[in-house]
Parts: sequence; C-alpha cells; structure tokens
Amino acid sequence: MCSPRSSSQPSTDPPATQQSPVNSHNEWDPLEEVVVGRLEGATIPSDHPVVTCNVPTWAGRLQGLAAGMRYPSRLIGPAQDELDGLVELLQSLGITVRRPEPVDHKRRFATPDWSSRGFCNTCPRDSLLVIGDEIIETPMAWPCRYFETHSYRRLLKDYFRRGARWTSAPKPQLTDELFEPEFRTPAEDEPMRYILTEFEPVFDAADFVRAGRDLFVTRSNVTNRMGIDWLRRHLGPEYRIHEIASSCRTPMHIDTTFMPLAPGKLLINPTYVNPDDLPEALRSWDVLVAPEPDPIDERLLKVTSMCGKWLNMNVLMVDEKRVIAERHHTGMLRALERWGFEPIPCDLLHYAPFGGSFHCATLDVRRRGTLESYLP
Ligand SMILES: NC(=[NH2+])NCCC[C@H](N)C(=O)O
Repeated sequence: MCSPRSSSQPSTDPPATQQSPVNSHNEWDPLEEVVVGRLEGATIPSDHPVVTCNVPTWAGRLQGLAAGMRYPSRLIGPAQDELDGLVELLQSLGITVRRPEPVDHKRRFATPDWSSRGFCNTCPRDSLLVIGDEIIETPMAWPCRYFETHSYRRLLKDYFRRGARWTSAPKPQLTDELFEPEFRTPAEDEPMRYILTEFEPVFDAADFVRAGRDLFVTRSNVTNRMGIDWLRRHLGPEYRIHEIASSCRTPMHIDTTFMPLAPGKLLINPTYVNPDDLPEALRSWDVLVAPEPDPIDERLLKVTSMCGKWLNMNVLMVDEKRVIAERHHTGMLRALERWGFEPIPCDLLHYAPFGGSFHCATLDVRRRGTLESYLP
C-alpha cells in the first residue's frame, strides 16, 4: 500500500526562472552543448531484412555471417582516434560535450515477440530528436536498436531534472506485421517501395531536420507515414512537417540528402533530390548542390561502410558560418567556402562503418536561439 504523497516531498520541477538545458530549434544557431556518440561495445547489427534492405545484397549476406560479433579492432581503432579528435575540436570551440554510457551491445535482450543483440550508440542523431526544449526518444524500426536510448538515460534524467521536457514516442512492437514480406529493394527504374507497412508508427530522429517552425522529413526504410503523422500530431499546429521526395532506393536518414545549413541556405544531394520537387515554401531559399564526394581508396572502408558515398554532406553547423566538415572531402570544403561558410576540417572518415559522419555522431542539445519561422 503506497503512503499518500505528502506535500513535503521535494518536487522535481526546476525553479521557474531556470533556462532549460535543452534548447535547439534549428541546425545552425550557435552551438553550446552537444552529445557525441561512443564506439565501445559496438556489435555488427543483425541481418533482419529492415537492416539489410539498406545495403547491397552482397553486403547484407556478408553482414549475416558476422551479425552479433563485435566490430573488429581494425575498424574501431581508426574511428576512435578520429572520434577523440572530434571531441577535442568541439571542446576547443567552447562547446560542452556530453557522452552516453558505454554499453555491451553484444548482450541479448528480448520482448514478448522477439529477441536480438544490440548494435552501437555511435549515432545519437538517430534515436533522439530535439525540438526546442523537448527531447524525444524515437520509435526505431531496427530491433537491434530497441533499447539504444537506455545508454543516454543518465543524460536524459539530468536534462529533465534541470527543466527539459522528455518524451518517448509509443514503443513499437516490431512484429512481422510491420515489415513487407519478401521485400526487394526497387531498382532505379522501378517505382519506389518501402519495407515498412503502416502497422504502427516508427521513425528515426535522423529522418528529420529542423528549421524552426518547419521540419523536413524523408519517408524511409526506418520511418513510415504513421511515424510522421504521430510527430505532426504530437508537435501540433505550431510546427509544419514537410516531406522531401528522395529518389534514393535504400532510403534511411535525411542528412545525406537534404540539409538546411543556415537561414535561406539549403544543401541538397543532386542524385536524390530534384530541386523542382522541393516544397513551394523553399522557393526563396538558395539551393546549394553538393559536389561529388572525393573518392575513397581504402578498400576495407568501402566494403564495411554502412552508408552511401554522400557523407560529405553530413556536416555539423557550429553557427550560421562555421561548419565542421570532413577533411578528406576537399570538394565540399571548397564549395562551403564559395557559399560563404567557414569550414573547419576534421577527420571522421572511419566512422562510416558505424553509421555516418559528423551530423550522425552528434546531437545538438542546446543552441543559442529561439523558435523562429524561416519560410513564408
Ligand atoms: N544520421 C545518420 N546515421 N545518417 C547516416 C546517413 C545514412 C544514409 N542512408 C547514407 O547512406 O548516407
């Protein structure tokens, strides 16, 4: 029998005057605090069709053979050195860096319907969505990522205790009804089709980017229409969510397809996005077309990357001018300069086998700014 809560119990509500530690309305306001992912315990993800549908068939077969094994030190080593360099760079810029707990992602876990091992917590961008002072745990479609946000709970509880709003979207069941049976990735000349049904709402945070009251999303193999509708209803009429058409046949995460870099400046992937198909409200924006990525010669990196070649777009804005970008992709560095930005070259090429680059590896928890409208 629980004793009635006495009024003397301390409230967890912060003083009304306290600023929320979570405040991020767009991709470019001056960055004050960021969460950076971790590589420890990274485990090769399962060969569930929702995972392997995003990579070539041969890569999916290879992954099936290695699923559940720890990533080899040959891949972890170079990535760790580069990740340490990114943390040092962010701190040298006066940005507070927070980290999730290290986790043994090889441990098995289960729900009433299935069991799996984990994957990694290298990319906080994928599982946590920050909208203003709210941090949302997103309903991920990969079973191996089901409990990924648990490694961030110390941070989430700290943010909540200090005034942030903390929400978890409906936990999905991820049963077979969510996935199209016998799914086959469509060829370039075939109509687009997605592996997800509309059985329940699922979405990754990384399928969304923010421009104040306007958010942009790509429907993908981890984000279905019901997931987009759930967020639209959750955020209410103060926000607009625009769906961006992408011709990528293995769609997952918007941040190598469509990236708003500053007010009125939009970076697009020329092979996935047709400028004529952009929302009418973006007509006044400068559309910056990403240059071809610089070739990567390292065979091991090419074979083990979980991403396409357009990680040169996966940049992190420090403010409206300064942008952390991949040193290897010199074409993008020069283009950013031409467009009036100040690129800060940094190395993260070896993070691709773990899911991405700078935007993926980070979560901008607090930027100095307010909720604005940047579109008519
Ligand atoms: N937030 C992320 N993990 N983004 C990674 C981008 C992955 C994208 N599907 C690509 O192939 O480039």
